Order: sequence, then structure tokens, then C-alpha cells
Amino acid sequence: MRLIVETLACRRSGRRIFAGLSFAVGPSEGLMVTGRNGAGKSSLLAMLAGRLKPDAGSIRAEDIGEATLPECLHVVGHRDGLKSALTAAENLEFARDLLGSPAASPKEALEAMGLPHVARLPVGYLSAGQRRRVALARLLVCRRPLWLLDEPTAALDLASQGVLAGLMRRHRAEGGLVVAATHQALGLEDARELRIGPALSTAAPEKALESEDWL
Ligand SMILES: Nc1ncnc2c1ncn2[C@@H]1O[C@H](COP(=O)(O)OP(=O)(O)OP(=O)(O)O)[C@@H](O)[C@H]1O
Repeated sequence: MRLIVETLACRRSGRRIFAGLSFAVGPSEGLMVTGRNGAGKSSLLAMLAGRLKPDAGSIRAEDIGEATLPECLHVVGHRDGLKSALTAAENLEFARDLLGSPAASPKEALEAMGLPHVARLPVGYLSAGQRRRVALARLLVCRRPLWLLDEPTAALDLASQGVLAGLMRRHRAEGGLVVAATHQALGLEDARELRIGPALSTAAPEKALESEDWL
């Protein structure tokens, strides 16, 4: 598939967050969305996912046949969307049944994330990093070409960051697309960077704080 964004604008609570954003992402490509806190990275991903209406501009996908764009993507965001009372395996079974196009089994996906031992534990008992890894395991139980990842390394230790980098590499090698909002390098080799919002201030910290648009 190919994702095409043209002159996109975002407004939240009446305030313009960004405007005139245009880019395209094709098969096997990675795009790192960067920018300071509040620049609109999560808002952009929410728009791509069809969860937030653009203020202007368009988002479209090519080569997806009869499917809609939301049917072609996975989102892993700040909220993990896991049900605490269900076990890790049950959460993944639920995602698999809901999303369709099954790929790896829940057991295989948890193994890939280095978590075979938590399969039968309620997700509410897991650590923050383990929960994040279960959320990322959803990418594997259902085949979807576009991965939208919002700060995917949050709460991950170095070893798990390496596992995630490997998953993204394999997904792209198979023709998949990755769009990731991030403040740190993700191991997304040769990915393009899309920096949104005003440039980071190079002034002294106190000056930078003065110049932030806090209100
Ligand atoms: N639900 C909402 N209602 C109103 N305004 C919102 C909402 N969510 C975010 N905003 C505002 O939109 C702007 C962009 O927020 P967003 O979360 O997209 O930024 P971000 O670049 O992802 O930030 P961070 O790096 O801190 O995660 C911020 O000013 C934020 O206060």
C-alpha cells in the first residue's frame, strides 16, 4: 500500500497545531515523526488512524483494494488498549478475532516478544514494560501493512528495544510501512524524518521556556 498525505492541518481546542503537512510513505518505507512535546505527533497519528478529523487537507491510501485505510493499519499508542482482567494470551486472541487476517498465534507472538511466561497471567499483573510488549505483540497476531507507533519504546528496556527494531525491520522487509512518533532513535535504519511544529529552541533553557506556547 501507499499512504499519501496532502496539506494536512490540525487544530485542537481551537488552536492551530500544524498546517501544510504533506508526505507519502510507500512499501518497505519507514517514517520517523519528530518534534517537541505538543508539536502534534500523536495528533498526526490519530488522524492517520481515522480517530481525529483533520482541520484541512487529505489522507488517502493507494493499492488497498476494497479495504478502508483503518482496516489496513495497526496502532500502538500511549494507551495500550489491553484489558487488565484478561490474560496476555486472551488479549491477543481477542485482538486476532476482532481485527481479522490472522498471522502469528498468541503463543508465537508472546514468544517473539520474549514473554512466553506471561501468557496465562492477567495483564493487570504485568509491569509497564511487559504490558507494552504485549501491546506490541498485537502487531504480529494480525497482518496489517501500516504500523502506526506512538513512542513505541516507552517503558522498554534496551533488549526489548532491540526486539522491536528487529520486528520493524522484518515488517519493512516484507513490504510493510512504519510511521513512528518518537523522541529517540528506534533502530529504523534509513527511515526518513518528518519534523513537525516549530524548531526546537537553541536558546538557554530559561529562554526556551519563555518562548514555549504554554496557553
Ligand atoms: N484531546 C485533546 N483535546 C484538546 N487538545 C488536545 C487533545 N490532545 C492533545 N491536545 C493538544 O494538542 C497539541 C498536540 O498534542 P499531541 O499529543 O499531538 O503532541 P505530541 O507531539 O504527541 O506531544 P508529546 O511529544 O508530548 O507526546 C497539544 O497542545 C495538546 O495540548
